Amino acid sequence: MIEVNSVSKMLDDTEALTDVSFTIKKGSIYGLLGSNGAGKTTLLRIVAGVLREESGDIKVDEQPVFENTDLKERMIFIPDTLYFFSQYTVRQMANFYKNMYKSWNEERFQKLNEVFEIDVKKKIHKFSKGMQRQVAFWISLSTMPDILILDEPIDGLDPVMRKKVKNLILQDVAEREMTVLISSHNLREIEDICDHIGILHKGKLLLERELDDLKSDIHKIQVAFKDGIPANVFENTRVLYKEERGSVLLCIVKGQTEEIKEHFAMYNPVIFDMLSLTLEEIFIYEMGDVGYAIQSVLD
Ligand SMILES: Nc1ncnc2c1ncn2[C@@H]1O[C@H](COP(=O)(O)OP(=O)(O)OP(=O)(O)O)[C@@H](O)[C@H]1O
Repeated sequence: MIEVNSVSKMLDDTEALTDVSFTIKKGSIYGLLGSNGAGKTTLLRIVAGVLREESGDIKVDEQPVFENTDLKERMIFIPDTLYFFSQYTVRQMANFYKNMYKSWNEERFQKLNEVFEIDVKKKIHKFSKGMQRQVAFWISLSTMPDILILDEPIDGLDPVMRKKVKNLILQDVAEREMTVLISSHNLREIEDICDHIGILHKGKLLLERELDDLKSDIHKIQVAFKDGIPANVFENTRVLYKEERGSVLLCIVKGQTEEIKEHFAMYNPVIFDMLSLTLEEIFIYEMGDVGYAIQSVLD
């Protein structure tokens, strides 16, 4: 379990993080979203123990992370800018990690060569950016980490490789309860693998929710009535948005499905449809509800 408690961090004169708190349960995948400069990399570096928090604390399995070598052996951080020793081949780099990580799994490394069809005898710096990222995943997953921290990891991978890498991550989460913290500025990119999402904006965590909670709690409704919209139709409902399109009323309502259905049924609608929202739409309305325009926060 990763616990981030009231973490703040100044970088020069910028308050990169302000009082950020959240918890990531073992075996879950937490997606950290935010625009450029929101503080994602800073937070990930602190969680990975590369950078030290100024106030607050970060604990992994109840231990502080900074300069904790035992913990670091169980963690892998793939930064947005990759670093490899310049003259190393894939095999040499793998050997370096093999010596560093007791949990290195050579059999897995060999097997993953079927996924990452890359020549281990070639020098990494001669590969394309996307191929270098594949090498980073290949080596990282071969260390069998308990905790995987990924800073905008998918960028630069082609769609087929993205799917393969996501599947590998999901497999490790399912089989050995690996915990994942993944940052992105693109909700669509990570929504299919995360079970929890947090939005960071100008160093503050604006909102964080479990995806299942989010999806079950907010609905898009199209409704029409024979004699126009009843005056009190929204009484005792939590409406985040409403719009009249001719005789049809389109609204976004928070609450449990059955309760909402029962509520509108009282007004005998001639049309009543409950539609599902995309995750991006959910965030737009949720963020609007807490006073933020999502367009300025996400892509
Ligand atoms: N080395 C540094 N020195 C001074 N300020 C920094 C440094 N690194 C980052 N910052 C500042 O801290 C803030 C947060 O930066 P950070 O890199 O964490 O954002 P980010 O969410 O990862 O952004 P991006 O999506 O663009 O990568 C920004 O205002 C940035 O200018």
